[in-house]
Amino acid sequence: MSTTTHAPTPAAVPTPEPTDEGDPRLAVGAPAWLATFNVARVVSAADLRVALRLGRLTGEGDDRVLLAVALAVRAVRSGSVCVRLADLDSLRRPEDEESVGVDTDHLPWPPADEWAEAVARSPLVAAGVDGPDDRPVRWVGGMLYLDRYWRDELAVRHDVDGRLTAVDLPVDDARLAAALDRLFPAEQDSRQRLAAAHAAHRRLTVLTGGPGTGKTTTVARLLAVLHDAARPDGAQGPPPGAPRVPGSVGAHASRPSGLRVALAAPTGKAAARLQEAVRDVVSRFDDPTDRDRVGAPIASTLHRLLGFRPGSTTRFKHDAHHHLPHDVVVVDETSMVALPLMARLLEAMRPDARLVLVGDPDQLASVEAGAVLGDLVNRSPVAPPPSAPAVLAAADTALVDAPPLLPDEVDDRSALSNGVVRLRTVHRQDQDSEILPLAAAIKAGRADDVLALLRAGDRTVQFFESPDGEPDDAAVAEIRTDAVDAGARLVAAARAGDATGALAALAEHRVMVAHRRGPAGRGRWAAQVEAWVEEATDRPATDNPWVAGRPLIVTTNAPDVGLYNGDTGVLVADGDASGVVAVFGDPDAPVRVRTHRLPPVESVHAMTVHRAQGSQFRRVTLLLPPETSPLLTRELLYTAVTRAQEGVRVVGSEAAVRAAVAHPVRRASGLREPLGP
Ligand SMILES: Nc1ncnc2c1ncn2[C@@H]1O[C@H](COP(=O)(O)OP(=O)(O)OP(=O)(O)O)[C@@H](O)[C@H]1O
Repeated sequence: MSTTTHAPTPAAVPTPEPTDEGDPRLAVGAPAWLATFNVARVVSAADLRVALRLGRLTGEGDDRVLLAVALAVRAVRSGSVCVRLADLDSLRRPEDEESVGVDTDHLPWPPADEWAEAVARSPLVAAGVDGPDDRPVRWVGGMLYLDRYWRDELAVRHDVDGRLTAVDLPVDDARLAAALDRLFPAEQDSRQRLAAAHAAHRRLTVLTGGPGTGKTTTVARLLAVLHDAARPDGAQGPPPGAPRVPGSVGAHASRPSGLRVALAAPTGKAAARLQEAVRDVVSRFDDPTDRDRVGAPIASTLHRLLGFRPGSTTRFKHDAHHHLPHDVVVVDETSMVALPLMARLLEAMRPDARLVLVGDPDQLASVEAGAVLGDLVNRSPVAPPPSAPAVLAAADTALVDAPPLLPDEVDDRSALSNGVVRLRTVHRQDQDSEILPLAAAIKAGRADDVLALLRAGDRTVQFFESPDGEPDDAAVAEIRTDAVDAGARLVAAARAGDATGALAALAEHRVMVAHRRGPAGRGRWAAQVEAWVEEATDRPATDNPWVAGRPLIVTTNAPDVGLYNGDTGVLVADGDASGVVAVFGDPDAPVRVRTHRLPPVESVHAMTVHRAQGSQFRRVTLLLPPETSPLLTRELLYTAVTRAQEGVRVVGSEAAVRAAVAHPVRRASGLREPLGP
């Protein structure tokens, strides 16, 4: 489109070097002014193509508007829900490693006011909350959204606000008081008790905390409280032979209390961990009645809970018209739930059902758009504080003297108005481990402390410092020892057909990286680990991918076989000499899948930190990218470090560590603030 009168003339535009006309990253035929932003890698060719097409369809000829639309497309690609046009800093930030160092300051950015005005009156754009419904892009409060994400954000906002402002749910007060006393008896349980009291009365509880703060323990105890004190009226339990509801607790749709509970997590791995951990806590309850009430919960992926139907026009069986039957839905690892999936979950829930979102907002968010958990935790208060006496009493005990720990944190009382209960005390016993203090220092942005803890180099935390990020011989030798130890155990168990042993070995050690490609990327390290393990286990070179001992990661959702993107497993020997079967999930209850039924899989000798979310490994090796990498963020470092149960080894430069700690992810969305004009 070159009919515009709003763009500077091409001659006035400084053209960044180099421009290779055969480069597929460059948009062919884009107007010169817009192409400048593509050459500088501010927007990709694909972003521009979408914007130009929408411009043609709606008759929009202003290049400034088309640039804004291309930026909204880019925003979603990089995890934001929308783009703030006034936030030039983030617009200028390089998107990938190849864009690092490109001068974006001298690009012909439109003046902010004129740009906003042009966007607001464009035929392509619906301006304001009440703007027309049929435009592909929406402009609200200085933010530009692709319409689909606008709708999802609005839906989440309405559903969450509705839950936060609704009247209290009926509870048997005497039973609640007794159950809270029984299940949360100690002073140090006070925040956990508050979470349970809140979940009994309110329709949305957001339970957050770092590793080891007792989130899973609280979920298990909270379920016991709800089964006791929040039974549906007159419920006597399901009739004999009642059908089982997927994702529900126990072997039936509901427990004897009549309360139908679903446990879910975004990935199969996280669901398996949740199920195992909750059952473990329940088995240790003092009171056998509490144990019976909660039973042996089954956790499923969120996709399975909602009835994911690939390829159908209505993607989920449960939606606004076909609500989930459950009275309580608990979602773990909520930091990994992207905005669209959160919108689907909320719309699928009965308005009077309780939703408990559990997670650590300091972890990396989903690769898809949105950081819903972080937004919900840090919202300005939208509702008055809860008024139920049990919640007030629990809050008075739990929230004394608790100023915000971080500069931009909402205080605990305001957070409670938004349904948020933060667990702050680490209960995990391992006093000698430096992993949790390291995680705390990363989270608080204290780079000097992070480096001091890394350099102190105890049994649990190691730092192989290398100015260029390349591990030296000593580091390589150590990584090799861990990789070969775990790999050899994995292969031996797999060749012996021992699914439990193979899955346990899979969680022994993991190499983690930030990038998929490049010298510090997954490709290089996966090949390296594979070669080490092959050599150590005398595996004959073969092109056959179906060999016992190959660790796998699923790369798409396959609900028909119960596997989901990100699930990890391993091929183990089965039957005759050449037969293998894939095993996934909990080592103590492996799920077996024949290879011909497997969805697309890759080998998983090394993985990106993003992929590792929701999993834990006994030992973790993290290879940091160069300090200029745009993927090097505080959340990446925090997530990698907190995946380790017993030991973490970090390889990289001081500058890379500092860059990570200094850069919390900033994902644009409107959810934190009141709805703009
Ligand atoms: N109130 C409590 N009093 C004493 N110990 C507790 C309490 N809550 C939890 N713990 C103990 O702390 C440890 C960590 O608890 P839990 O696994 O529930 O934490 P988490 O937040 O779910 O951790 P992660 O996110 O790392 O899985 C467990 O050993 C648990 O028994």
